[in-house]
Amino acid sequence: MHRTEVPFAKGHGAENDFLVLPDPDGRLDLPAAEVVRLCDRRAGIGADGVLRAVRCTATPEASAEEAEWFMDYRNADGSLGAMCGNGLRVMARYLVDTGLTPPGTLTIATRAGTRQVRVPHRSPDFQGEVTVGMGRPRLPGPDGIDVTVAERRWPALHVDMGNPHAVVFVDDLAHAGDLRIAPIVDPAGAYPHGVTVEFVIPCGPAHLALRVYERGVGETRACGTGACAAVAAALSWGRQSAAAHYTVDLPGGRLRIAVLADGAMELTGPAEILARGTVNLGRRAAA
Ligand SMILES: N[C@@H](CCC[C@H](N)C(=O)O)C(=O)O
Repeated sequence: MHRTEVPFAKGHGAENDFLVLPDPDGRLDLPAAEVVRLCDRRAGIGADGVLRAVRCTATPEASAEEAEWFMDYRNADGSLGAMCGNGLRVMARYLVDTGLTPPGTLTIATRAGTRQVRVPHRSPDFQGEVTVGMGRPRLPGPDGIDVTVAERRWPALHVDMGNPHAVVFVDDLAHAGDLRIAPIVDPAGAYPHGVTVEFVIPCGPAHLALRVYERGVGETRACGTGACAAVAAALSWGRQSAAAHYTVDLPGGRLRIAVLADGAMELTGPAEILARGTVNLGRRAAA
């Protein structure tokens, strides 16, 4: 394989961190092993995942009629992801900061469909917050799901946010343990492709806190789809009353969720680009 230096950016949304690889023409070869190497926090640059930003015209995975850009999201273990709320916010921030797209509302295609992202015009009071339309949570799913960590076991609610979540309510976030290994999800066959698990406590009216163990990554400091799944589960299980706005605190920061009249959710929070540079990657010869 031919090694080539390519540009990258490092960014995060509430400390859910990503490498952005701009690939407008869809030329990068990104095998799983390469993603694992890049995301390694000692032997690589380090990140929860990679966001390959590719124009829809240059990928068979998206339609150029629906969006200009496609988010090719990869988890740190090299697996493909369909949706990533924080990743979308970081990728949009990158596209605007680099002038690849103007500020305002942009549509980005994902494997779970298109999403609208709002990146405000720069102004003295603009704090770097970016909002993404997350769509409506879907709750019907596998029933009778349980999550176990050490000697504790909780019933879980399945929530689909374009990716699968199993949400449990705990008395204390410390009960999730150190989360160095994946929680056990039963029955074993319920999620053949894995699942992200949220451990949630209600903190007050319209206010939750959570820790998350992400499929393909491990414990992360924040998860946008996970925060929305937690609100959906809290509403479904009567752990929160209906409200237009919710606050969700995660180890890496605070995310805000607006619930629209049709049940669709909007996720808002910080999205930062911290560094840019070049990195060596394997590259496919141009067609
Ligand atoms: N951190 C993300 C979710 C990333 C994808 C997840 N690991 C999966 O495999 O589904 C978010 O902010 O939503």
